[in-house]
Amino acid sequence: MSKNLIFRQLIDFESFTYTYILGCAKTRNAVIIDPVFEQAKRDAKLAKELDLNLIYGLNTHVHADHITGTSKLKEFFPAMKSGLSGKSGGVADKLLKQGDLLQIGDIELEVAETPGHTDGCLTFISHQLRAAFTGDALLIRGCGRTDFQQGSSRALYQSVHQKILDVLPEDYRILVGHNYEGILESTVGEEIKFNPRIMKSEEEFVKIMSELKLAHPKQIQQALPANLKDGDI
Ligand SMILES: N[C@@H](CCC(=O)N[C@@H](CSS)C(=O)NCC(=O)O)C(=O)O
Repeated sequence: MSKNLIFRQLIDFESFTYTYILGCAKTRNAVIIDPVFEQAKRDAKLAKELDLNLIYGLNTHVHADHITGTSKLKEFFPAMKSGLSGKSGGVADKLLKQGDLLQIGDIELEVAETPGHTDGCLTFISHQLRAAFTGDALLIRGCGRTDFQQGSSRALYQSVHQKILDVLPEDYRILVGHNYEGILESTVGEEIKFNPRIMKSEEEFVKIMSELKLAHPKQIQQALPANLKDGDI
């Protein structure tokens, strides 16, 4: 990892959401990705201890299982700008699209649209960290569900292949939105070798996804309306 980068992974044990802080060691500017409302105080304290100024608070998508911490974090970092896909139907300070580049000090974050789990899902790519923040599009040995929020298993299959696994080098880290088994991260190469869903044919993948039959997330009723408003509750 480049020594110009500051990188932290945090977990919310209620929703098993991973939140990431990526900062520029020179300018001290930083971005937080997928913060959780209940953890905003913890995340702000850590950023301040690391002498980081959060200039962006990004959501990979409109989450259904927890309320985002982006609005709450503005109480601690009033100049922070939230970011979300323009295709999500939600509000944010910056509506993002395919190919956008976010500058965070000396760090660049590339925006890739990876719809399928929701139609407004984004993956953020850092070539300096050699990593992709995939949200719930690509999970470790899995992928996001596609049975609500305009989900589409065909779109997800194409997104994950065309924007992540077929185009990024095999050593790139896969930094996901959740893991329910305590695994922290993966790599492109590892997922190509071991992902039991996405490495099947598209037809097999569509069948697997249609047979998942997962219960809806416990917080879905509160989370969706709040997250369409940037977690402003
Ligand atoms: N039990 C959890 C929700 C679990 C869940 O549905 N996870 C989502 C991502 S959050 S919408 C998912 O896509 N899972 C894929 C999978 O294969 O598990 C809760 O009640 O919050």
